[in-house]
Amino acid sequence: MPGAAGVEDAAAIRFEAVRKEYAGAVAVDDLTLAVRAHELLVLVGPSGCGKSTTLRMANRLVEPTSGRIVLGDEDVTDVDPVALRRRIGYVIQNVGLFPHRTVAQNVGTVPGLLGWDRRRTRARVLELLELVGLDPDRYARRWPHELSGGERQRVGVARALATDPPVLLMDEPFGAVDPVGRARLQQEFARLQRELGTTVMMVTHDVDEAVRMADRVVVLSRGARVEQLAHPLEVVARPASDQVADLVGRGRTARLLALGRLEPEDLEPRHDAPARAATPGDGAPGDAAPGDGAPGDGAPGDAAPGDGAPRGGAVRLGAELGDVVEALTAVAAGHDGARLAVLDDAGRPVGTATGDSVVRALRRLTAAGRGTD
Ligand SMILES: Nc1ncnc2c1ncn2[C@@H]1O[C@H](COP(=O)(O)OP(=O)(O)OP(=O)(O)O)[C@@H](O)[C@H]1O
Repeated sequence: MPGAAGVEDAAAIRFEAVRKEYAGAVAVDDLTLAVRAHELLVLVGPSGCGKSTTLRMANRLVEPTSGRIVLGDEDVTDVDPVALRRRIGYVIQNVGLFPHRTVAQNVGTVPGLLGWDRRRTRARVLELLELVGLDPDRYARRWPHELSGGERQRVGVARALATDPPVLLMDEPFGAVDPVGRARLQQEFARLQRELGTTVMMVTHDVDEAVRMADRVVVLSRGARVEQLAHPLEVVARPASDQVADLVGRGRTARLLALGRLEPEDLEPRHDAPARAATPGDGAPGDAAPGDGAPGDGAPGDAAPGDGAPRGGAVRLGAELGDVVEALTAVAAGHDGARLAVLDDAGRPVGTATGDSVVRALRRLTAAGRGTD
């Protein structure tokens, strides 16, 4: 993951002072934005703020009124639009699968256009269907109308990835999928993207989707004005403007729970650690040492059972805070005294987490002045 310095060098797509007017009305005012190679950048903002227009300028479905868009080191206006669209995958809501082509034929569309032979296309289609979680034996010969909304989106993603494009544009790709299927698709797609290293620019108006999936989020307001461009946690914890605050306002804590992780400094002060942590010498391995973290105002240790081993509950250091809350709830049905053993990657106990640990973590995440970018 690149640091803040040298970001421009790693850009896969750059918008340079881009403006788009439709019949005199400004949709995108003066956008400058660099999408880093291999990142999943999510554009989020209110309806009509220019998200789709921005995306569609990257593959020349819409031509900018002025400014430049650079893909790699090429100005996109120098590239033939058809050739450009074969290099850039594009996924939209409701996908637009060809209704009279089977799933396999849909996925094999671009390889076919590029003149791949049948065996190579067939092998690629099967591989892609597996990749997006559709069993080729069951799905390859089906027609689009025989699929659920989520399955259709998967086929759309497979089709867009057919020639392994370095860049993928996605416009509300999961918008038409029911909430349960949607969450699963989001998760699977984010994993797939990381595996393939595809640079993705994705548009959504769903802040939760943005926060869940993005490496970085760009929050836009009217005219595609960049309100904030940052790590999702940063956007939720420290909105850069009133517009961003309005957008992320509802469900903020839930988002922090999904994003934040349990760190050594969130754990209970050491004297509360379970006695069994003291296996090797005098206890917890170095990285959870008390000196570098716990402020010493933690909960009184009255809930520790005699032998110190928390009954059944354990979480990893670095676990998502939401998972910590879930584990605490499972241990004591939400009871205040619930305690969890915290384990390092090797499974060794490094301390104890309680509800207070989660509160400390949330405070840490929202404390001013701690940049994450
Ligand atoms: N083809 C067009 N002709 C004229 N105006 C357009 C056209 N396409 C978009 N616009 C206008 O440009 C502005 C930005 O539209 P755009 O679709 O980019 O916004 P968006 O942020 O993607 O919105 P939504 O979230 O509702 O899809 C809007 O005011 C819209 O009405």
